[in-house]
Amino acid sequence: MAWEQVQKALKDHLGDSIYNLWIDPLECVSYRADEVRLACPDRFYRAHLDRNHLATVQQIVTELSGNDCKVILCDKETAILPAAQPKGQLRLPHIPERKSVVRALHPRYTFDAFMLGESNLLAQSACKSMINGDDTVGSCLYINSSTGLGKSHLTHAVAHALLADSPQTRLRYVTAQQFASEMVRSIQSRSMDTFKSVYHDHCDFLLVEDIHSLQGKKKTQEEMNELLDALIKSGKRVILTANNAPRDLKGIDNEFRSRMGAGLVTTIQAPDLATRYRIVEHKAVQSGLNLEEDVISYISQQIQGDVRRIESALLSLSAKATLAGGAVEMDMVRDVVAEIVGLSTNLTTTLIGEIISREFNVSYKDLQSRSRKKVISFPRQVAMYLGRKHTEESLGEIGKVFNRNHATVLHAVKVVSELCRCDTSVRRQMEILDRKMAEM
Ligand SMILES: Nc1ncnc2c1ncn2[C@@H]1O[C@H](COP(=O)(O)OP(=O)(O)OP(=O)(O)O)[C@@H](O)[C@H]1O
Repeated sequence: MAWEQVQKALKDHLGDSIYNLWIDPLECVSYRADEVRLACPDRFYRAHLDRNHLATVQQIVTELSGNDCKVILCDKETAILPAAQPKGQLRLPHIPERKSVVRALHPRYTFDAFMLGESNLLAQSACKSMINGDDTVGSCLYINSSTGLGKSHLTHAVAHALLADSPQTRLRYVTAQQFASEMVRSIQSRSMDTFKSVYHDHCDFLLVEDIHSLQGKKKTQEEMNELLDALIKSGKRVILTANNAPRDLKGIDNEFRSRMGAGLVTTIQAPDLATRYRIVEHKAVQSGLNLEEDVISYISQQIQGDVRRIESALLSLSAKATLAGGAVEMDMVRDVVAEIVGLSTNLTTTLIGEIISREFNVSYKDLQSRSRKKVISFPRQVAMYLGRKHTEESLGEIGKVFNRNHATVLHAVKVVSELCRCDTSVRRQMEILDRKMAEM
C-alpha cells in the first residue's frame, strides 16, 4: 500500500510519460520503516534512475513516511546491490596517430534537433551514456527500429557530439555495407593486415549502421565479430543499428548475434502524438514554414510512424504555399496529408472493443465486466493492446472503456506483446486483427 501511495504521488509529480517509462517498471521488493528497496529491470535503468529521478523518489518517500526512510535501488536479478556510481568520462590520454573517419554527417542530425518521447528516450539517453563513457550501458549499444524512426539521426548526433567534445577520440562511422566493401577490396589487394589494424588498433569508438545488411555474408560477419570482440575487450565503445533486434535477424551467425546483443539492446518505437507534435513544430521552423497550432495538431494526428512522411508533408506544403503566395490554408494541408496517408480513420478503443467482441464471440458487456475468466479476459486484453497500438487514446482513456485503470491496460499491453513474441498462433491472430484495424 505504502509503495502504491508513493507511485501515485510520483505520477502526479513526474507526469505520465516519465512515470510509465521509469517508475512503473520498478518492483518494490521490501518496504520497511527505515528502508525501501526497489528492483530495477536492468543496470542501465538503475543508473538512469539514480542520476535523474532518485532524488525525487527519495523526497516523496520521506514526505509520505514522515521519517528517515532511505530508498535503495537494486537489480531485479540480485535485488541486493547498491546503485552503481557513474564512471568517469571516456577521455583518451594521448593525441591520436590517426584521425576519426566519419563519412558524410548530416549537419542537422544533432541531439538538439532530436525530439524526445517515450518511444525514443531510452535510445537517446543510452547514446549520451556511451559518449560520457558511462559503462552502465555496456560497451556495445544496439539500436533497432523500423524505417525512419531516427537511428541514423541518433548515430550522427553521437558523432557530432564526440567530434565537438572529445576530438581526441578516434571515431569510425561506417555502414555495414561500406565495411563489407572495404573488406572485399582489402582481400583483393592483399592488404587485410592494414584493414584489420585500422579498425582494431586505431579506433576508440565504432558506429556501424544497418548491421542487418550483413545477413548471409559469412566472412564479413566473422570479421565484424572478431572486431567487436577485440574492441569490447579493450574497453572501446560500439554502437550498432539495425532494422530488427539481434534475435530476429535472419542469416546471422549465432556467436555474432550473441556478441551484438551483449550490451543494451533498445528498440525505437513509432513516436506518440506529443512527440510528433514537437517534430512537426521543429521541422516546420527548419523549413521556414510558419504553421498555426491547429495545422501542427492536424499533421501530427494524421501522419504516424515513419518520420520521413512528416518531412515529406512539410516539403510539399512549403512548395504549395510558395506557389500560393506564402499562405498555408487548411484545405491545402488536408490535400497534402491525404496524399500521404489516404483518408483519415476514426478508429477508437470503443470501436475496437466492438470488433473484438464480434471476433471472439463475447459480448461487449462481458468485456466491460469484472469477469476474470480466460475466455473473456484474453479478448479484453487484446482490445486494450490494440487500443494502445491503433489509437492515440491514453492508458487511462483506454482503461475507462473497459472499466479498468491505466495499470491494467499497461499490464494487458505487456502480456499481449510478450505472447506475440513467443507464441506464433497469437502473433498470427494479432497480424490478422492489425490488418482489420488498418482497413477501418
Ligand atoms: N525524434 C525525432 N526528432 C526529429 N527528427 C526525427 C526524429 N526521428 C526521426 N527523425 C527524422 O526522420 C528522418 C529519418 O530518420 P533516420 O534516417 O534517422 O531513420 P532511420 O531509423 O535511420 O531509418 P532507416 O532504417 O530507413 O535508415 C530524419 O530526417 C530524422 O531527422
